[in-house]
Amino acid sequence: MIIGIPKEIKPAENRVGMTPSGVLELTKAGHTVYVQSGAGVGTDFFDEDYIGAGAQILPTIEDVYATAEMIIKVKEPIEPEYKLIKENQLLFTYFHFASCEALTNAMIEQKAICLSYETVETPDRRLPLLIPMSEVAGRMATQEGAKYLERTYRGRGILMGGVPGVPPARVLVIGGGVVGTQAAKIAAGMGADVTIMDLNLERLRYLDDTMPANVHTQVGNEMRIREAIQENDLIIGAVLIPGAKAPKLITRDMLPTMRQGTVLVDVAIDQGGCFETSKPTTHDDPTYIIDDVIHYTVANMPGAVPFTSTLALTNATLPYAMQLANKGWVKACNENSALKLGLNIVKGEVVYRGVSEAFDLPYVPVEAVLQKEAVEI
Ligand SMILES: NC(=O)C1=CN([C@@H]2O[C@H](COP(=O)(O)OP(=O)(O)OC[C@H]3O[C@@H](n4cnc5c(N)ncnc54)[C@H](O)[C@@H]3O)[C@@H](O)[C@H]2O)C=CC1
Ligand SMILES: CC(=O)C(=O)O
Ligand SMILES: [Mg+2]
Repeated sequence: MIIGIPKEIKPAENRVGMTPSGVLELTKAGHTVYVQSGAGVGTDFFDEDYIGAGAQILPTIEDVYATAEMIIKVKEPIEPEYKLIKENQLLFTYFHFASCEALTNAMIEQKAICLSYETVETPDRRLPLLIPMSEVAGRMATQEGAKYLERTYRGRGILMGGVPGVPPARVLVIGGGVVGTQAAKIAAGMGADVTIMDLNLERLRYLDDTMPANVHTQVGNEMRIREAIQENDLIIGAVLIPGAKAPKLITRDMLPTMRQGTVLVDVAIDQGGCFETSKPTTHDDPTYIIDDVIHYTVANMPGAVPFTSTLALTNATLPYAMQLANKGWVKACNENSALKLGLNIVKGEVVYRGVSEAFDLPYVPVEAVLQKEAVEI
């Protein structure tokens, strides 16, 4: 298969779709890989590294999209990329469709095959291609939150671990999945007093058994959230309903009840955000303040630590990319139910229910589309 790796053009996005070592595996398997010149520089991978891995370098993003059957990237395409995408081209990347109607409509119009990393789901309900970036974003959420708690940034001016004789900061993590667990682990390591809220009691049992003693668990409902936000210094939003818009758990009217300088980090922003006042920001200008509450809402947090993130992403995506390249998307998705669940939009049809519901678009079961394709092949 002919594979293309373009340079990411989202602001301050320094990751790249595949490391040279991942490219080497693809070229060894007989695939042709084109990499846009400079695609890896943000991660410290250079054209020579990709050439050494058997890739060919193309000068522009237009060349890569025009040449490749499968595009492997990191972030969802942004507006200038829409028109570069060809009919029947396979795009293997994050999309987060439910948070962006314009992207959804554009991909329907381009008639591409959109296989979203974030909805690839194994039978045990794990999201193997979201996990590595959630691990990064969860750990970063605490790191960033701790920074914005400093008074310089108009935060509460409280040190995460306190000092002997002065209590530590209080951290509330809403959503105890991958992001929430990693965020809580780092906050606990810094000495904060941490609470994780989730709706899933089994998950809370597991966290209670495995987390350090300064992490507590609580079932999260509206009343408990209303109470907790008044006493916590850093609040991290980490909920997910796969493929769907995030529920709004902290509403606008709750902000005045929080203490001045409270920091909200909404990691779920890529699915629309779980705080009503969240709107996406970028690493260049990551925060804004409403009612003296600091909001950090960067939708591509792992982009700031590209070395860790690109390696972690390729570790997870390569086995799936290899299946797609070796078998073609129809056979690969028919034979691997996890990959099949990654299909969100196929040649103009929405085949993922969460996306169709987000924008009231007609839903076509993915099996019907795969059957039709298999007949045509
Ligand atoms: N901003 C960024 O750069 C990044 C954002 N993310 C996003 O972070 C979010 C969380 O991802 P993961 O931790 O991997 O998901 P996950 O599926 O591992 O965990 C989500 C947790 O939220 C819980 N939950 C769902 N609804 C809830 C509610 N109403 N109240 C309390 N808990 C609730 C679930 O029970 C689950 O334990 C996703 O939207 C993901 O896309 C992930 C990586 C990077
Ligand atoms: C998961 C995601 O949106 C990211 O890594 O940017
Ligand atoms: Mg994101």
